[in-house]
Amino acid sequence: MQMAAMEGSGQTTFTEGESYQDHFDPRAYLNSFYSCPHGNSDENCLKYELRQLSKSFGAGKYKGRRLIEIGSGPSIHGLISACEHFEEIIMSDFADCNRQEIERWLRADADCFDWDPVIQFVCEVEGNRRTPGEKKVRLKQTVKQVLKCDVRLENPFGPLVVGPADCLLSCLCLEAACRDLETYQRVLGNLKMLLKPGAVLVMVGVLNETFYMVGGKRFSCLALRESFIQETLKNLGFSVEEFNVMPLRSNNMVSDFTGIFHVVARNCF
Ligand SMILES: C[S@@+](CC[C@H](N)C(=O)[O-])C[C@H]1O[C@@H](n2cnc3c(N)ncnc32)[C@H](O)[C@@H]1O
Repeated sequence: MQMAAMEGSGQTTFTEGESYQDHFDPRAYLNSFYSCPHGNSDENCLKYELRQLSKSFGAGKYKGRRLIEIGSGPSIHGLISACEHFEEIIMSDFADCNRQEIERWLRADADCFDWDPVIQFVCEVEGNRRTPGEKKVRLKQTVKQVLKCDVRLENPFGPLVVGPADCLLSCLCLEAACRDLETYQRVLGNLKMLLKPGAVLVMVGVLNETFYMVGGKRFSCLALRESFIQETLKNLGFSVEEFNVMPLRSNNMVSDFTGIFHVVARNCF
């Protein structure tokens, strides 16, 4: 049923977590969006995302003991800069296939995805303070767990209890996981409970996107506006420290977003 909805032209069902569990192809996703620092040639926005994350974390302002990444997918790109500033990283995703893909890279299995071009780009952006080889070692040493999570749950890691984090990072997950704006608000409220008071939420997402394509399959996306995200964060007791947007300029066949955003918000109470 979900499959038919994804492949048909008149998509009726929002592809929630279960669709990722059953139909998402991690390797098709990585090949399409992460095989080089430009990202997908239709979107051309990965360099922007990597630079923003590097700027946020590179300044040394956001650091601490534990960083939790929510909805990592099969991807490690969001952590390449962050791993320098935290002692322990917990990665997570709803879909088994995505967590297995990450584990393959952490173990350096022969068939794991090649992240070297993306890692090398981040090292260059950071002024080559580390070689790509050193960076890989640092990231692998810092990732301590890859956990199942469901952001729709009050405790996304339930029944596990994960201690509160100094930083929560989430890239392109909430708009894929939340079927409507009320769910998005509730989910951000759930995520806030995972943060220490005064800790930061770093999010990368897309504006006004309704779908994206992976291996010929269509996945839903909740269309978001900047004002809605800002207001939701404010109502939940976050103070927004940065909100950056890059409008999309190129012709795009794999998704329909109009801009990519990067936000840093502090948990005030
Ligand atoms: C567009 S991918 C983003 C992956 C990665 N963070 C990135 O930036 O490339 C969306 C991710 O959200 C995950 N996801 C969907 N529903 C979820 C849920 N309810 N809880 C946690 N993760 C979910 C999917 O499994 C998928 O990995």
